[in-house]
Amino acid sequence: MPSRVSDGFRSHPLHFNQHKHLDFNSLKELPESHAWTTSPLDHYPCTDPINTTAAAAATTTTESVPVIDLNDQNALDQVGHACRNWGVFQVSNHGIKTSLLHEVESAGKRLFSLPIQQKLRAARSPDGVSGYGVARISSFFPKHMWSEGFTIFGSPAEQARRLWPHGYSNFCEVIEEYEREMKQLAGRLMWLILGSLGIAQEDVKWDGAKGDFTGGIQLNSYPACPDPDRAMGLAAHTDSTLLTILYQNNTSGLQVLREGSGWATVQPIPGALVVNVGDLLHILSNGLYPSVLHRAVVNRTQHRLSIAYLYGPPANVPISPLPKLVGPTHPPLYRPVTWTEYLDIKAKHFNKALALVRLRGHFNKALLAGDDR
Ligand SMILES: C=C1C[C@]23C[C@@]1(O)CC[C@H]2[C@@]12CCC[C@@](C)(C(=O)O1)[C@H]2[C@@H]3C(=O)O
Ligand SMILES: O=C(O)CCC(=O)C(=O)O
Ligand SMILES: [Fe+2]
Repeated sequence: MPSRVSDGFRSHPLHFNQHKHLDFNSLKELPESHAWTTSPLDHYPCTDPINTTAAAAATTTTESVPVIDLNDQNALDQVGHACRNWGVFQVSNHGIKTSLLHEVESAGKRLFSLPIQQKLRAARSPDGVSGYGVARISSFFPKHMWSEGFTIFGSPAEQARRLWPHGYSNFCEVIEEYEREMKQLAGRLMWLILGSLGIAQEDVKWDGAKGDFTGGIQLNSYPACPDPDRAMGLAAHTDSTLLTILYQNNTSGLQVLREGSGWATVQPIPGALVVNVGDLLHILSNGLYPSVLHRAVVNRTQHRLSIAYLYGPPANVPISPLPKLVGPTHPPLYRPVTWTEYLDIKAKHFNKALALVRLRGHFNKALLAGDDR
C-alpha cells in the first residue's frame, strides 16, 4: 500500500460540513443533508465502455451472487465464471475461523459505539489514509451518506491509542490477526482468480517490485435509519483494489449491479465472505473480469456492520494487462499504472478513473475537462 495517499477528493459545492459527522443514534428524522432526493445512480454516469454498469436503471433483481465452496474440485471454473459474469462471488470453506470473524465484528461494534467526540480524536487527517471518517468518495455527492467508516493501513496502534488511551491492545491484537489471515486468503484467491484465466505465478513478472502485496481494513458502520428509502449507506462505486474481501454481519445491505438486470442484494450467509474484483484486477485481466459496481443500502431497524479487506499489489509496481491476455486480436486496453498513482486518480476523478487509464480512449482529455463529480 502506498505509504501516504493523498485524500484529495474534490469538495462538492453543496458539501454540508456541519452535518458531516452525525451522532446517528440520536436522530428521529432524516436530515435534509442526508436525504437523497434523486437516484444515487444519477451521480455515477457511465464513462468506461468496458465497465458499462452504471447505465442500467436502478431496478432490482432477485438473482443470487454465486456462492463457491473453496474445497469444491470445480472451484477454479466456478471462480472464473463468477468473475467474468458478475465480478463478485461469495466463498465458504475459506479457512478463516468464524471466531475471528466474530471478534473483528465485536471490535468494530465497540469502536463505532464510542461517543462521536471520542471517535473524532482518531479522525483521518486530510492527507492521511488511516482513521475515522466519512467515505472518501463523499465529496463527489451532493448529499451525505448514512454511514461512518474507519480505515486501517499498517499498524492500528496509533489510531487505537487515540480512541482508548488506556487499553487498546485487544483491539490491535484482533485487527493484526485479521490482517495476517486476510492477506493470506487474498493471495490465495488472487492466484485462483488468475489461474482461472490460465495465468500461473511465473507468468506474472513484477521485477524490481519493492515491498510486498499489501492490504488494509475498512470498517463500515450503517446505523438503523429513520427513512431508509431516501438514504444511502455507501454510494455506488468500484474498489480501487486488486480484490476486496468483505465480511458482513447478519444484516443485508450490500448490492451489486448485475449487467442488464439491476441491483442484486448479496444475502449474508453465516461464515461466508464476499469477494469482489477491483479496478486493478480489471486492468490486469484486460477487462475480462470487470470490477463490479456496488453500494450499501440501509434499513429502519437493524444496525449493519461490514469489514472490507482491501488487497493491492506492491505500491510501486506498474499494473497493466497481463502479456498472456493480450495479442493482435486483444490489444491492451489499459496503460500501466501503480496502485499509488491509481488511488490518486481515483481521489481526483472518482468514477472516471478507469476510463482515464484506458488506452485508445480519445475521450480521456475531454473527460478531464468535464465536471468530475
Ligand atoms: C486504498 C483505498 C481504497 C479506498 C480509498 C483507500 O485509500 C482507503 C479506503 C478505501 C475506500 C473504502 C470505502 C469505499 C471507497 C470507494 C472509499 O471511499 O474508501 C474505497 C476506496 C477505493 O477503493 O477507491
Ligand atoms: O458495506 C458494504 O457492504 C460495502 C462496503 C464497501 O463497498 C467498501 O468498504 O468498499
Ligand atoms: Fe467497496
